[in-house]
Amino acid sequence: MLEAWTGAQIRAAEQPWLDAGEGDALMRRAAHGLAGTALALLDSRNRPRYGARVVAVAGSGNNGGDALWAAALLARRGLKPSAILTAGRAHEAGLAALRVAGGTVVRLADEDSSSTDGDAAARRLLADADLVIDGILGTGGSGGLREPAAGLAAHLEDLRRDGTVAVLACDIPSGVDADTGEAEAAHVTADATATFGGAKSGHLAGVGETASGALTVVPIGIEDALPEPDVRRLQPADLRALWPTPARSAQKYSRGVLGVIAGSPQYPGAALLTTAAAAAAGVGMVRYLGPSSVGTLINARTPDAVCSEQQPGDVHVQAWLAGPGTNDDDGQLDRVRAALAAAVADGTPAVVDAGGMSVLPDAGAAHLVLTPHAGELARLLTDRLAASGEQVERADVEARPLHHARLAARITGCTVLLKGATTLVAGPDGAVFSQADATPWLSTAGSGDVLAGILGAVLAGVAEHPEPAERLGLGGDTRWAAAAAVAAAIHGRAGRLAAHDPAGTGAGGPLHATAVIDATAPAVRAVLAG
Ligand SMILES: NC(=O)C1=CN([C@@H]2O[C@H](COP(=O)(O)OP(=O)(O)OC[C@H]3O[C@@H](n4cnc5c(N)ncnc54)[C@H](OP(=O)(O)O)[C@@H]3O)[C@@H](O)[C@H]2O)[C@@H](O)CC1
Ligand SMILES: Nc1ncnc2c1ncn2[C@@H]1O[C@H](COP(=O)(O)OP(=O)(O)O)[C@@H](O)[C@H]1O
Ligand SMILES: [K+]
Repeated sequence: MLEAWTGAQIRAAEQPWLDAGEGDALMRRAAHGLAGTALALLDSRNRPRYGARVVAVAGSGNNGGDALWAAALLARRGLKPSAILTAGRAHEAGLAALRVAGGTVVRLADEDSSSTDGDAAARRLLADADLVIDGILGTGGSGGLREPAAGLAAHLEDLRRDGTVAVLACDIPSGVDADTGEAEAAHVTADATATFGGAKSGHLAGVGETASGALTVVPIGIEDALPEPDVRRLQPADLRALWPTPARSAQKYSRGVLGVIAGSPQYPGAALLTTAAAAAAGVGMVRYLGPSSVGTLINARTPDAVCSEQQPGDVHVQAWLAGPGTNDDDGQLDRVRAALAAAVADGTPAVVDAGGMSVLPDAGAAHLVLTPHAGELARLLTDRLAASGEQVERADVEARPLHHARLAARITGCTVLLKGATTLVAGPDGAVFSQADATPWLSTAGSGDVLAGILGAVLAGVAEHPEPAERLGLGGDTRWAAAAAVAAAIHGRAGRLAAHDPAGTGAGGPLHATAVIDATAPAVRAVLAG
């Protein structure tokens, strides 16, 4: 599991070492890890190390200190170091080390300085650089980059996009909030990030995820002092442990029956996709409740689904999937309401997707997993916050995804899976998972229905088997968020297979939602096979 903490949590873990006067030792370890990551980044670009020009861009704090020390260390490996200082002061020992290593130093002009010689010199250094280490701001930064660093970051991004320079962020791309991944204003975008002591929540959410590039966690000795993580990301071994794999004695009911209330004569597609996806994910049985005209279509694609016009109270299921493609005309929304009320009352887990979110019970529960995209979450929050008059727009959710997912979990009392390039899952108990297993090719109509089907299958499979989650320390209500994260990861991986980009390199090509269904079983097999 990749675990991440807030800046304050990391600082608190560092504090005993600082109190013991061992802050320098922590910084040396950070700088060594940063220098090693710099060499690996150059190697990955097939750039020779010897004579490579490395520029440390350093702000006033310890983050700049790390970058200056790392550049000095790299001089010993044959690189040519220099530094651009973005603030009036810089970490003294780091700066001294860089000078001893033969590095040139230029300082950007600030508001108080009329001379722009430093700016021109800085741009010349960047133009000649092979590698830039971004040490402008770390966990001590707040509010995005200010000038003159903001202008330099924009110029650096032009060079990075042209491919002339590789950018390595020290701890967190400067201007990105380490706790939230939000960037209020200008920020650095990196090809890679070396972070110290533990990943930060900001690496795994929002702008921070994209701006961090490839993440390396450098241990500095404080790791045992870290508390429960703020955000978690499941890795293949975790998926393997959490996937509902049948025991030797399994039968279809022990593996879980999923009751699906989806689709309508007007929108049958959602019913076809969700039921087929749940079957592909290996649920014990799919019971579809809805109009017979839709049931007939479902059986043409998924003959194993049991379709009827029964009501939720007539059947016994281990999980519900309620909402996609439903409308009021044919009684489907009444079925959704009844299923959700029963789920809250009897503890049966439920996926609540699309239209289902409009008939959510007032008092939710962690075992109800809502699956909004940013627009749906904005609507849900605006509805729930109507009394206060607060309006939430899609753009607000996109700019602050972690904040809004958490807010929705708190307000609804449900587990909230916020779909996007990175899918965030927030539980009402405060647990958060972030999964980035997907491909942009998944942003196609029907792809969310496939996720709902996979999630329904996972919920049905784990409903009566809490032990695997408990073994990973994800028991109690957190297990519903963990199950949602498992489904998001498998959906993303199936998407990559369907796009012919299994490693998620950004290659591949278009896919169809049905191709994601067909790739679901292979994605599960790949995870189970390790
Ligand atoms: N603790 C340790 O021993 C270890 C720490 N480590 C490293 O230290 C980093 C944290 O260092 P830090 O606390 O010094 O904060 P950091 O982010 O470098 O600078 C903050 C300064 O920047 C300024 N500033 C703030 N916002 C700004 C803005 N928007 N735009 C412009 N300027 C802004 C503000 O100064 P001000 O402007 O208020 O004078 C503030 O003082 C951490 O990420 C890790 O890399 C590792 O070496 C391991 C050991
Ligand atoms: N840029 C992206 N990169 C990766 N995955 C994405 C991206 N955009 C959307 N997705 C994923 O595709 C799915 C789209 O779901 P949704 O918006 O509900 O589509 P629909 O309602 O048409 O089925 C979600 O699982 C989401 O996480
Ligand atoms: K930084």
